[in-house]
Amino acid sequence: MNWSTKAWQEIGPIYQKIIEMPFIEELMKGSLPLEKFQFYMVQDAHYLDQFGRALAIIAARTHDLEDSLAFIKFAEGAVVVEKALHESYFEGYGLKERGSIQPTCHHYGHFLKSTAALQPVEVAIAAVLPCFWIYKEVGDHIYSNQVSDNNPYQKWIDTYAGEEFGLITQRAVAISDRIALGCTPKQRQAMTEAFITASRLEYEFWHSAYTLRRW
Ligand SMILES: Cc1ncc(C[n+]2csc(CCO)c2C)c(N)n1
Repeated sequence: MNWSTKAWQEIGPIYQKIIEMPFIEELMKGSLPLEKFQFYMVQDAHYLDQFGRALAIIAARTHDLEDSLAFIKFAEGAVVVEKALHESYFEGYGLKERGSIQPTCHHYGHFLKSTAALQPVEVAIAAVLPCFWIYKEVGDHIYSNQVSDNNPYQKWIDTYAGEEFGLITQRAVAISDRIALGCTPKQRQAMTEAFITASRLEYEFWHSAYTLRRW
């Protein structure tokens, strides 16, 4: 079994908890209170800033030039999504200013940046993988279980259920598996632990938006 299949099995219960959480269920039905979505969007803008930087650090640290190029493109993607958030989503969802970073986003962003800078590069790659993979799965889940054709959050759903995002995710999974093949069992275990931690933080990120968790 390849590394990613096993890692995904490990986070099975976390993924299940994510798709059952009120934030996701209400986003899917279109009934999520705007205030919670706005909180999420503001925090996500901060998140993408930090995520883009973590990806750029990984791009500088990979051993293979092709992998470096892939991570440069992922980093560009994160920054482009952030710009789109500011330019169109913010306007569309009634947000005027950026607002300050709150504890869960702060913790997740700093976990990614410190892992990218200080841990072995294979661990750093495993730590950013749930950001792609969980969003792809959640995007597809919401898209195929939609009940309303008049969902105010449709634009968000379309971003992550789209084919292009699927291809990016496949690329990130394939790179992780190839790198894991060249690792020792101990190194692979460290990759899995980082993958699990980031998956927990993906859950916490949505939970913090639902509960409007502030400093
Ligand atoms: C908390 C949080 N986690 C993951 C994503 C998903 N995401 C946004 S940009 C990007 C990479 C583009 O190359 C990915 C995977 C998000 N938006 N917010």
